[in-house]
Amino acid sequence: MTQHKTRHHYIRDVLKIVKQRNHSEPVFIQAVNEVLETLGNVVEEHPEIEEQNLLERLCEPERQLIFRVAWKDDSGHVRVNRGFRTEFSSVLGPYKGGLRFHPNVNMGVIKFLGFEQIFKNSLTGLSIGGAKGGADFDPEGKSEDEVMRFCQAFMNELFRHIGPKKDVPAGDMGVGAREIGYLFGQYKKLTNQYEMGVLTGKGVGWGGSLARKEATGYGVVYYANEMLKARGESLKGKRCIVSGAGNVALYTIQKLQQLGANVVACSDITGTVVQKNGIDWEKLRMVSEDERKHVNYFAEITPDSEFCLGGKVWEVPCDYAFPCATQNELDDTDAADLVANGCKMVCEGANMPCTSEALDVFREADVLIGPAKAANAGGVAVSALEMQQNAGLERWSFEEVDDQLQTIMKSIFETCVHCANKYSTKEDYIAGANIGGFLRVAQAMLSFGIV
Ligand SMILES: NC(=O)C1=CN([C@@H]2O[C@H](COP(=O)(O)OP(=O)(O)OC[C@H]3O[C@@H](n4cnc5c(N)ncnc54)[C@H](OP(=O)(O)O)[C@@H]3O)[C@@H](O)[C@H]2O)C=CC1
Ligand SMILES: O=C(O)CCC(=O)C(=O)O
Repeated sequence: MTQHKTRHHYIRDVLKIVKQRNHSEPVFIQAVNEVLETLGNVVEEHPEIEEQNLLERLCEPERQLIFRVAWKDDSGHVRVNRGFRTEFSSVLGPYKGGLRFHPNVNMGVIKFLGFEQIFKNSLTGLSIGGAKGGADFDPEGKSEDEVMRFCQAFMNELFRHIGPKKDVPAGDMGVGAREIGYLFGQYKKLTNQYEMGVLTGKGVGWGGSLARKEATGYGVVYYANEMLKARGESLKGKRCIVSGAGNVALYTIQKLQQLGANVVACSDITGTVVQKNGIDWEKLRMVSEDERKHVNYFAEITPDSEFCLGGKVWEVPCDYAFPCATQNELDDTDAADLVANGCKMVCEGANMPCTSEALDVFREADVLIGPAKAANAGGVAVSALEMQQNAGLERWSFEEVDDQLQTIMKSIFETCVHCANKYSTKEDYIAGANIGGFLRVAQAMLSFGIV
């Protein structure tokens, strides 16, 4: 079958409704558009999708929470932030998805992330629904005590809505094991229960899974490796660039290096650092994870590196690029730079890092694209393995979890290949991921009736 983009009248009608209903949420509309425009042939083949109005139902969250988070800063001032949780779809399992603490968080951002999470979680083949949450709290420059007090205040409301069989949050930008610790501590205090499975991404000493911290980044590289293998190519000796220097970026860089690639640059909000013979990973980990500092500091203490203040990593020549920072961080101009410099593959670690226009540039230039919903699903997959370990009071070894992660990423890739070939075109893994994720959710929705 040939690709069938936005031609179907039903898809056009649903998109129109979504745009009207969510007109002040451009990133949510972008995310919905990118999924729906790939579903034409599926909608054609399955008239029951339109008959049961599955698409409009899927684009409306099951439940959305907005709440006040009031807390005291170190100087005694009372601060107010806005907290969010979008419980998007629970047809495949309890709501599951991370919490993001970042100043640009708003309902539209949380909805786009929650929407993507439905398809991503479905692709893992595990029993997890889709959700996302967070707050417009900026952790930058906050003291340890302020972060703790904010997490406690956030949980004072969230605890009513979550539970191991209901909704299981985890980390995302600005939320790592430290924040999950404070959130879990407050949940335990409020409920007087040690419900290990209520949050994932916990510390490994108190119910967390080994390899969860590494899982998203490692999964990105496992997925990229599968795409390359299918083209008879490999990572060995290839120049790679990675945006970001946080959790996903760090473990993407580590796995790329383990598989023989030369990672020459990474970045954060301060700018881009280039180290031609390969980023000193252990030093970067120390700067980012232990010291919570930025790449400008990494450059300061790394004599053979160059730092470009405010510079974009996409200007650095590479074979393969890994956007691992944030949404819409790579636009059509960046894409054109990458293509001009010979980049042959872009594999998305962040959620929706490429603008729609950037994706068009890559398609035009036959650049392989590893879509976020598939490529970064390793994190949530290992979160689900953490839930399994918690439920069985078990603790699996690092190797056991990593083996399962590799198996899951391979199976996600196979789903993408199958669905791309059947409903779109060879190597259109964006369509493959959307369709593979959608079909499982659609089947469950049809089974459950109109609820
Ligand atoms: N953590 C997880 O398990 C998963 C995360 N993701 C996605 O991966 C992405 C990164 O998440 P994660 O690594 O956890 O978050 P972190 O907060 O650990 O790291 C984010 C990194 O991106 C950088 N960054 C943020 N905004 C920009 C920008 N505009 N330009 C350049 N750099 C920027 C940050 O820099 P600075 O510190 O200077 O602000 C930081 O280095 C997000 O899109 C997230 O949704 C997807 C799946 C799972
Ligand atoms: O581990 C999780 O539950 C969620 C991870 C996440 O936020 C994501 O996949 O974007």
